[in-house]
Amino acid sequence: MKVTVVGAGNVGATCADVLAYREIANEVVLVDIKEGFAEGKALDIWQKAPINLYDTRTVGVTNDYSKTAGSDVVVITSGLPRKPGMTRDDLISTNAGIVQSVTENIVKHSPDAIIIVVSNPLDVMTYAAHITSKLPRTRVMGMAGILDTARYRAFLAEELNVSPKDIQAVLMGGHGDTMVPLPRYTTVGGIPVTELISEDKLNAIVDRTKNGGGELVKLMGTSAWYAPGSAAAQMVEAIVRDQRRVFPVCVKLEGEYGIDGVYLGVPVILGKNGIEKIIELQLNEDEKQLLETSRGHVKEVMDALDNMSAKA
Ligand SMILES: NC(=O)c1ccc[n+]([C@@H]2O[C@H](COP(=O)([O-])OP(=O)(O)OC[C@H]3O[C@@H](n4cnc5c(N)ncnc54)[C@H](O)[C@@H]3O)[C@@H](O)[C@H]2O)c1
Ligand SMILES: O=C(O)C[C@H](O)C(=O)O
Repeated sequence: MKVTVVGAGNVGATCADVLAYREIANEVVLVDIKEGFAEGKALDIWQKAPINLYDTRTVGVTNDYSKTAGSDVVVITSGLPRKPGMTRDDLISTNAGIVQSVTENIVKHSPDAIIIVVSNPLDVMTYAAHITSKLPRTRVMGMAGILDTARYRAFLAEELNVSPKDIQAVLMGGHGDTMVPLPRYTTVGGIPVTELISEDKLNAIVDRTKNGGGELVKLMGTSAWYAPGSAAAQMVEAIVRDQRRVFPVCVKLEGEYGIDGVYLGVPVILGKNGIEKIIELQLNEDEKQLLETSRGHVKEVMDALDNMSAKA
């Protein structure tokens, strides 16, 4: 299996490293626009192989997409991260152009690839990659839900003083403040979380999760990379190993949840064909309302992208 990761910065290099040391792919190609940057990161990861005992080959290139030819999966992390005081949507004008040009190059050299978008604003960058690629919606998706859920699970594990391994959860909606938490689908070793924690504490954890990306931007001056890079690698693994894992993934909705033509996080089954199935949960009225707010926000940013493209 060959996997390309575009963008050899914090998230891209972390993702490539996880793909390599966990031997999720036989070959990982890292691409960056900065001269020598991807080559250096790939070489560093390869030199770690004798220490950590793996044999995935890592190759770095500066904007040379011929080396990415025949990739099974491509992860797009190229683009600016936000700085303190910015929203993810502030990145749209710079990152849309980057994601669109990268997608054109990917599809030219790997027409059969499955594309995982990571660049922000996530839902709208998934839209940009999907329309540029002209691939079926099952093969162009965005990573955010695994990360948001992981943050929620980590905060819960800390509060309950239990292993994060035993917390199962699902979140929906856009990647941002309007994400839709679903506490009634959260379990701790099979026990509904609502039996183990007060409503106030759970609400505080949900709020912290919604602002989880911003919390890290404030602390570090740039956005997170260990959990995001690992989350993208987990999606790659589900695809290349045909694991049929159930994850929240950003995909174009075509009638599911009563929504048409908007890219939102929903639970899916992820396997060798990409999105194998979208799972439709029976949402209650409150959850439907939250999802509608999230849909409205993502649609506004999609429209802003369309307006920018029309003017260009
Ligand atoms: N979806 C998520 O949950 C999530 C999580 C974390 C970060 N992100 C997003 O991922 C993106 C990357 O974050 P980061 O921390 O790795 O940033 P970074 O600045 O460390 O790395 C980005 C890399 O992209 C490269 N790049 C820029 N234009 C390119 C092009 N045309 N072709 C190839 N490479 C190009 C840059 O040279 C840089 O090395 C940001 O947009 C960030 O907001 C998303
Ligand atoms: O917060 C960001 O800007 C990056 C990413 O979307 C995250 O949630 O960590």
